[in-house]
This record gives sequence, structure tokens and C-alpha cells, in this order.
Amino acid sequence: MAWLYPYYPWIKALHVIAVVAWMAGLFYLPRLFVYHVEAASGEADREALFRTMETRLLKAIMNPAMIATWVFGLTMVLLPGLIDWSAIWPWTKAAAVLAMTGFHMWCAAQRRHLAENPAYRSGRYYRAMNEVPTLLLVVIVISVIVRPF
Ligand code: HEM
Repeated sequence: MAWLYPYYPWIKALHVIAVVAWMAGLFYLPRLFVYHVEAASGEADREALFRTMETRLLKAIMNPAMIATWVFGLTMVLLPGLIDWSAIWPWTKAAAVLAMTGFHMWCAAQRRHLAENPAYRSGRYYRAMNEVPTLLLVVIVISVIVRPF
């Protein structure tokens, strides 16, 4: 895949653009869950509005952004010699990225549960879970930029 090297800055730029879009959704969707469960008062219109916002955010923005992040990231992984796999930082990044993807899947499951039952969990629970992507982002950015190990 060495022929891809001339395109490396472009692939990296697209990777970072996709990352930003994905992270925006991962930060905002659990917030919508907080508002959704705290508004679970039987007002059908309001619940329908939250369901629509959550579905569109997940399907129109987060799913394509996650796929683009993976595609451009894995394309760079295929560039021979780019990553020093004997260092620890690629592995801490990989672990945090897998956890981030797991968090995305968890969000998708919560969206389905809340569509069935708008009082599925408490607002407090979703506020706490909203911290997870922030912690993972800190691990990823320090791994790739500072590369302390
Ligand atoms: C989904 C799987 C992912 C893969 C396979 C992947 C892979 C890569 C690779 C190979 C690079 C180039 C490293 C270099 O130039 O030496 C890179 C850069 C970068 N990645 Fe990812 N990445 C992924 C997800 C993420 C996520 C989730 C974030 C942030 C939340 C992220 C943030 C970054 C940043 C900021 C850079 C630029 C670092 C620099 O300037 O060298 N990546 N990624």
C-alpha cells in the first residue's frame, strides 16, 4: 500500500474531520437521552420529537462518521512503516478506539430502549455515561499527539 503515501496528508485530514463529526454525536446523543428521560411525562409530541432527533443524529451523522473514521484510520494503518508497533501508544489508542466504538453501540441500544420506554433509565445515569467519551478522547489524543510511551 506504499502507493498511498502521496495521499497520506489528505487521508489524515479526512480521518480527523470524520473523528470530529463522530465525537460531536457521541457527546450530544447521551445529552439528548438526559432530556428525553427527564421529559418522559407522557407528552406524546415531545417524546416523538426526541425519538426523531436521536434517530437522525445516530443514523445521519454518527454512523457514517464512525465508518469514515475507521476507513481512513485503517487506510493509514496499511501504510508500511507509518506506525511503530513496538511503542505502547498505538495499543492504548487502539484499546480506547475499540471502547469508543463499544460506547457508540451502547448509544444505539439506548436509543432503541428509549423508543420503547421513555423512562428506561434515569437522567443521572445518562449524565454519568456522558463522561465516558470525554475520558476516552483524552486517552486517544494524548496517545497520538504526546506519544508519552
Ligand atoms: C477507528 C479506528 C481508528 C484508526 C484505525 C486510527 C488510525 C490512525 C492512524 C494510522 C493515524 C496516523 C498516525 C500517524 O500519522 O502517525 C491516525 C491519526 C490520528 N487519529 Fe486516528 N484512528 C482511529 C480512530 C481515531 C479516533 C476515535 C480519534 C479521536 C477520538 C482519532 C484521532 C486521531 C488524530 C487526532 C490523529 C492525528 C495525529 C497526528 O497528527 O499524528 N483516531 N489515526
